[in-house]
Amino acid sequence: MTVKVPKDKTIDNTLAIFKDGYNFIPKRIQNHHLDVYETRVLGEKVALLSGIEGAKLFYDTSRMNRKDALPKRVLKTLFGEDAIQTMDGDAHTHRKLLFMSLMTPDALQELYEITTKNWAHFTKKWSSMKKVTLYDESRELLCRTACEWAGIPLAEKEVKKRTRDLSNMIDGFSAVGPKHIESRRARKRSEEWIEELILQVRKGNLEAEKGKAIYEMAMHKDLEGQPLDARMAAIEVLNVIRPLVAISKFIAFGAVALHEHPETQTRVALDDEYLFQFAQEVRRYFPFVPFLGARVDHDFTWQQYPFKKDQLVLIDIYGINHDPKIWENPDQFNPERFIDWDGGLFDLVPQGGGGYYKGHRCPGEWPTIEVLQASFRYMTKHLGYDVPKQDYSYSLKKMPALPKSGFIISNVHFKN
Ligand code: HEM
Repeated sequence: MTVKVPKDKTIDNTLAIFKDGYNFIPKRIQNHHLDVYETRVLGEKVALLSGIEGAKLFYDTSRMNRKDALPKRVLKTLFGEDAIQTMDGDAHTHRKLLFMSLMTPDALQELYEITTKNWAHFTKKWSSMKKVTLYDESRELLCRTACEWAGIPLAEKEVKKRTRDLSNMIDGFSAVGPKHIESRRARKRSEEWIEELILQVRKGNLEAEKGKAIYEMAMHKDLEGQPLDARMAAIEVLNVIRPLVAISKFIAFGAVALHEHPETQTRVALDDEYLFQFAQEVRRYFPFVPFLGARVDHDFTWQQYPFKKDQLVLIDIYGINHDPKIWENPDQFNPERFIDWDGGLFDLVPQGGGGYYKGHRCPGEWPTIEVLQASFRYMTKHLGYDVPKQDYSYSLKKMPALPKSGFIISNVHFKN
């Protein structure tokens, strides 16, 4: 039986991305029996994919690649040009190994400890403040954490500027006008900052510990045995510290969850398994990355849809995390759903899907979980605070999403 692949009837749907936000793909695809849907964005014919089968196809490197999959405006702000996100094949696998080599059990334990230490410092600071906007403050907390973990010296007077730049790189890629221009400037400043440090490490003027991102990126050799260009090494170091700062969004959302579900607090404070389940549910439930792009490697047909070489394909990240075919009551916040979860590679995809080593799945997934566990444990065990009246709602139309108030807390004190 031939099944007709559903498609948008309108000529172009670029504006619908901004109108529908995180629901751009789910709205189109979830009421159909197939995992593929055709639309047009910026004049291009685009295939939208969703569901576990859609994710499997998207992460099949024999059928999809990343060359020219990301718009220039994203590379010039969020990721940096020619970095790991744009690579394919053996060169990508080799670069990915470099990132994965940073994620040893000892390094992850150290990240947990640095994060906890910084929560204690910040709790002291916040206890003399009338009101604390958790999102803003946790960005600085994580900038300090990220730099220490990566082996990057950070002078006290630099902290605010570096925090702002790392955040602006994340927030400005989808913006237009001055916010976007500032995001490009933030990337340029940040690349220059880290490039100088890479050169210092190579000359032996800056002591760097083996295993730290700054050392490993400075010393890495590509497949031809050549060191990375210093700017490229800097871009890859930024690919470690920038996303660590971005975890502040999950911290702000996690604070919302703790507040709206007070029954979770004691278990997050005391039960290690529940803490992990809570962190996973924060990553699944709250909106962060809406979708990701790849290009078709060669012509093929899948679910009766004729994919054409070089065609743009978008995978429905938010929609898969909320797909009722995968998750029971997906729009309920319920950490216990992870008690029986089998760790599937294509169902929980807030940081991409598939394997870590051969595909583009985020190598920072374990560090993210570590930082979230350290933060939620600290917040429930040691951080006393009130939640004053505020609007912490968020809109699925605004990407990236965030609680409107940034989540304000007051009367901060040590609990024990
Ligand atoms: C807020 C937490 C984070 C989120 C939501 C996130 C999300 C993502 C997503 C969606 C991807 C793309 C997957 C794909 O292209 O298929 C990705 C890739 C990547 N992430 Fe993360 N990430 C986070 C934290 C981190 C951290 C902490 C690090 C480093 C320590 C990191 C480093 C990277 C790198 C290097 C890539 C590129 C991987 C590749 O192309 O092979 N991320 N991340």
